[in-house]
Amino acid sequence: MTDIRARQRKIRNFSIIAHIDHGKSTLADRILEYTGALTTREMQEQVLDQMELERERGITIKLQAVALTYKADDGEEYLLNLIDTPGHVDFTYEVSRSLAACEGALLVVDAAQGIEAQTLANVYLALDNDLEILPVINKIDLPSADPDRVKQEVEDVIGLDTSNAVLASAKAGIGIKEILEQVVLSVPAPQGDPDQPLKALIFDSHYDPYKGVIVYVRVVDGKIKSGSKIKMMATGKTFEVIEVGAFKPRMTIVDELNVGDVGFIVAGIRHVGDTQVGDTVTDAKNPTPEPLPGYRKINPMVYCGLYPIETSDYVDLREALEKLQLNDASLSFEPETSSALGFGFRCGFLGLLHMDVIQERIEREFNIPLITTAPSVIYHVTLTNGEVMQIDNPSNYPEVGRIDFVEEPYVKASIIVPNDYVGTIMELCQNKRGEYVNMEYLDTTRVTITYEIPLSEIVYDFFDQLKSSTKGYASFDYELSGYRQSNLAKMDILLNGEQVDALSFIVHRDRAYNRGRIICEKLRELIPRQMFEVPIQASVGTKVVARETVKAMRKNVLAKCYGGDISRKRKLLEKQKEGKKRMKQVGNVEVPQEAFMAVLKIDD
Ligand SMILES: Nc1nc2c(ncn2[C@@H]2O[C@H](COP(=O)(O)OP(=O)(O)OP(=O)(O)O)[C@@H](O)[C@H]2O)c(=O)[nH]1
Repeated sequence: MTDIRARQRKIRNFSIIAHIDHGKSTLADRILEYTGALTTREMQEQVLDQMELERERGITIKLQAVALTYKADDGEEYLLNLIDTPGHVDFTYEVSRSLAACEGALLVVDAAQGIEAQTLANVYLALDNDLEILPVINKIDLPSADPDRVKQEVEDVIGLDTSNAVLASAKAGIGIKEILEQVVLSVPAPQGDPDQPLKALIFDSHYDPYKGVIVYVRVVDGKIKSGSKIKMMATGKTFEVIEVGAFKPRMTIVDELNVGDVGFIVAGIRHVGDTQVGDTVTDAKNPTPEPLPGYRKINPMVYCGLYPIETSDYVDLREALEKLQLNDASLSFEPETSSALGFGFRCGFLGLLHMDVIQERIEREFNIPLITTAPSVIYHVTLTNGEVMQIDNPSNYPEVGRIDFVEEPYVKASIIVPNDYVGTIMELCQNKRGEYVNMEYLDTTRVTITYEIPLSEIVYDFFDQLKSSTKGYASFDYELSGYRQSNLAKMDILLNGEQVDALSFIVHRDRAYNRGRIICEKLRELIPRQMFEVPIQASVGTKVVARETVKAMRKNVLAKCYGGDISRKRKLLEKQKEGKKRMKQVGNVEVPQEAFMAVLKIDD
């Protein structure tokens, strides 16, 4: 037992927190390289950022862990477990759980950019988890770097002592050893009691086709080895452990995981849903009385319909979703039918980025061209008979006569911008039905502006508008703040007199007229001329609020496209298949994919 305690004192569990692009992955790579965990050749594929898609978009989606050995200046060898955190607002809960598996965090701040919205959001998560935070000022090699200003900012805004902050360049490999020394000296060794019943935190999992779900854990008390019977406290499921291991950085089987360790468990688990992030693993026969705090069941926040362009791809689409779900318990889907689009799936996502990633993977990895409908949030609709409906698809919105009141989700949005853009941001937030909360100066040049904004307005093009109206200077973070009553209505779109269910959306009544007008204009531009005139109408209830017309094609154009010229027609069809010009036959009107997303691009 003394061995285990001695070993425990030499463990340091830490993660790296940063705003996107401040250099987290580059620093992680340098640390791996410095501690000899990887050869230079292996470094070429950034191990901590595995998926191709992640690399292309330059963001980290899936968390990972890696065990490193480091011989410190005190002559002792330490086991450093570096736990990676996903770098996007959609995954705040996962970030908070992986931080809960650590005792310390490196706070990486770009020496030229300074503190950004996500830096702050991540710092608060780290503080909530009582972590020791070690500031690292990165990118000091940049000509525009101003480490003194950024240090001062970290002191003023976050209240951290920066006298020991490491000035680093992850790119040039400067400051890496200092960072590791600080981790050893300042991050506390894990507390935990080896004699208590097993208590381990699940901070991630992934699906392996041969071994089933591999659960990533941090042992808080007790130990775990193969043959033990374990229980997941939130889901109540029990399993027998087949093997346990560590990330060195490849997965390596070990005899047991002890108090303070970070590693993985294989236990013949078939569904990632049985291993919820944040859940506590305990001994089934000798359970711990209390689970670890902080567990939350994660619910999707944004829904949209995914429909195959080719009806024959439906079964493949279901298989693709099932495969993706194996690794992603937060993705939900169920079959849905649309009279306009046919058979498809209603899918739930943690946020917009999550939605984008899944759509792209289906198209790219599974090769299924999709029509996606505009994202929707979940509305709470209270009917006159007292029943409450949760509506994630506008086409299921009940008739006005049955509705008592409707509530929609709001988020608290924090935006950091240079002073010059305060007016622009306020105008943008106001346009999005935002309510001003407060404004704080970070320093003499930048402010944090906080607004309460309906989530539905953010899922539209908020982020793009934020970036374009501030020349990219604004940074943004949000968290759900609750439901509020709103004066909402469903807007229907009729093409050629027929209602197109997949184009319906929920709108604030004050804006219905304006939105209706804009969307009709937009659709008129997007829908190509057909052989006949196509009226486009927007209506709320039975009242038509706007109307436009797509004129019929002239004869000679028609002849060119649809006359006997088969090769041209075939080319067109091929193009559609490639997804360049995705058309869906809705009634007798051909509608392009963009039309289904048109509602996202309206500025009023
Ligand atoms: N000049 C300079 N560039 C750096 C340094 N560290 C990272 N970069 C660059 O900054 C960009 C972002 O670095 P990443 O390591 O991908 O940033 P990240 O914080 O991991 O970003 P996410 O994975 O999106 O969270 C890359 O182009 C890096 O090459 C540095 O010390 N100096």
